[in-house]
Amino acid sequence: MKPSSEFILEASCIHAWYGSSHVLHGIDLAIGRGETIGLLGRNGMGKSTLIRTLLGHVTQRDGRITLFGQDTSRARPHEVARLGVAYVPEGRGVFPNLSVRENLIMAARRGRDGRNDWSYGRVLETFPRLKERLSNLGAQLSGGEQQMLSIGRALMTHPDLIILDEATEGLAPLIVLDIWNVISAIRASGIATLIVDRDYRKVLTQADRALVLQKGQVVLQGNADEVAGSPALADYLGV
Ligand SMILES: Nc1ncnc2c1ncn2[C@@H]1O[C@H](COP(=O)(O)OP(=O)(O)OP(=O)(O)O)[C@@H](O)[C@H]1O
Repeated sequence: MKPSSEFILEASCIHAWYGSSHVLHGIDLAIGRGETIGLLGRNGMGKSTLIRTLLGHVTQRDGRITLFGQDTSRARPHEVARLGVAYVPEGRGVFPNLSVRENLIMAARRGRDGRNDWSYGRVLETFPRLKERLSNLGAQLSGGEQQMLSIGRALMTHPDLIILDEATEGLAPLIVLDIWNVISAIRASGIATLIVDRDYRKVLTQADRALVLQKGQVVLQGNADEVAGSPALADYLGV
């Protein structure tokens, strides 16, 4: 286990509810600097709810969350974002009425330590498809391009952690490949990532560690290769 100071996010005993429905039942999760974590589990097991709870979107929650040692257990989403966590939600999250260029420029912000290495130019180099569509509106992009724009916007905020929820969902295979390549590049650049994706094999080849949720509890966790080799994995994922 790493010493506490090396974790950028630490969550312990996280519970969450939607009305009277108790969805998360005491989850512990820690993410180290630059670490890639895979979050796996069948549909409806609580992955998105966990993410949305860490980000402050689910208000009926309990447990302790710290980001960079700061208590964010009750923080609101914009406060969490300001601390250096970027969220690429399922279903994109780009401004449909702004151009690609405006979407990117609007997101630009220095990192916590003044970092400014993901310039507009570097983001466009990473996503050559966006470069060809700078004046197109968000709404005019294909699903894959919107996803790239959403990740590009996240990078422009110089986050320490990017959370990707089903980033490849419903996209054509070639675009999916592009997105995984970008996820590798993000990892190589030292940004921590928390990844939810249906392609569990791919997640486990990209991640350092993985957690598997079932009915709002962690039922399996460890280094990605340990999780990949677990005889229980297929059962938990229903594959
Ligand atoms: N806004 C909501 N209101 C009420 N119940 C919800 C809401 N969102 C999710 N749930 C329920 O909470 C449980 C966990 O859902 P969640 O979306 O976190 O699962 P998931 O593992 O991300 O699955 P999926 O891949 O289907 O999104 C499910 O039973 C779901 O029906």
